[in-house]
Amino acid sequence: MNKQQIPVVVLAGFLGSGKTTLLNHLLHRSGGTRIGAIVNDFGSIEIDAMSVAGQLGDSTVSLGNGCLCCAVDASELDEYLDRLARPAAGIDVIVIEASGLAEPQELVKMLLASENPHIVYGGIVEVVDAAEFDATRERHPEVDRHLGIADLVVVNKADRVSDEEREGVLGVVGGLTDRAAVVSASYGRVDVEMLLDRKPVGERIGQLSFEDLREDTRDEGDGCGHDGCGHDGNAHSASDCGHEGHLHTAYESLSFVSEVPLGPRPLMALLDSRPEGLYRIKGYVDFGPADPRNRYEVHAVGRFLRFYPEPWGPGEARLTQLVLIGSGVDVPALEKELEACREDAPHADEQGMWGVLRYVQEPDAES
Ligand SMILES: Nc1nc2c(ncn2[C@@H]2O[C@H](COP(=O)(O)OP(=O)(O)OP(=O)(O)O)[C@@H](O)[C@H]2O)c(=O)[nH]1
Repeated sequence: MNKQQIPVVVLAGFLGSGKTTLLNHLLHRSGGTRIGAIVNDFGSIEIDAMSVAGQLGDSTVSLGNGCLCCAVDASELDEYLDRLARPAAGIDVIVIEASGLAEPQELVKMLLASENPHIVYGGIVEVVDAAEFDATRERHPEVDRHLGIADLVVVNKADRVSDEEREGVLGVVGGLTDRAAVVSASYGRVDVEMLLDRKPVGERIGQLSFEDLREDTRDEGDGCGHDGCGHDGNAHSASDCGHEGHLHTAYESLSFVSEVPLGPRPLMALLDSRPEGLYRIKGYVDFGPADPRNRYEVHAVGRFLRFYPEPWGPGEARLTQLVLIGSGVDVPALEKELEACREDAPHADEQGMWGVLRYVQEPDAES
């Protein structure tokens, strides 16, 4: 084996489980190890890429607007791998953060098929949201299959469940995995060594069974053409596109951008009454005069909702940028509701911010 080969680790896990949080932890704690990151967003606004530490420097690249698992050909991924793996970049390990709806085994196939001599497949890390685990498995039995091919499973959000619940999830995950290490964590704080200082690669490829690799659910035709793979806002069905069994076939995304600030009251009314199917919301909100100093990063995962205020950067464009991902959601109606939250009122509605501040986390909870 070529000693210079750079391991490429796939970081997977269902929507909102904490992949970006874990990647940021790795980037902060990697010590002397230089990590290259490829971030794959499902929506057309690349929120994940924006929130990755170091942002789009030369060691982070972003592949937006669709699940990487359904890329018609792997050329874009290959191009990024070439860029990060060239010896001059000095990168020791590459982490691909898959979208929360990607099929990890498809990514592994793409990596194994890569002819790039500088890289080698380095295993799958699956992140699980301990608080949402049972409900997610119920809706998406495919999750069990994803866990079955993992090399390391991080049962994340341990802080959101009781010790008993956490043990329960660890037990179920342990039963579903083959030889994977299973650890629990909060805010993706895993021992960095676990991911970066890996066993020889040959041992790990063995964890994907021959069946996993042979059973090819990818569209081999002349393009996927289905909306969950690349376009926002339209419904599509699994049978249209040959991706039966892929999680993303059941989901649609809406990307919303506004230069006009959003009113805190109407936005909170919308969020507090969001439909069950609207599972994931992420992005940044400009509340305009209601709080001119801060932009509000927002995350909804199931019924979980948090805002994270942060001062606007000097000269930063005051924009609201949101990606909303759900199943069975009336996307045009949702878009209209969001448009109706725009408020160009010149007065500051500070009391209106109280509804938002209820969902701001204590700052030390995540440090
Ligand atoms: N309470 C709690 N919240 C967490 C933890 N890890 C992540 N979060 C929060 O969960 C939300 C989603 O986290 P992300 O890291 O963006 O999740 P993701 O898997 O990258 O999301 P997608 O890319 O949309 O699938 C954010 O609000 C995080 O701050 C944790 O261990 N505990």
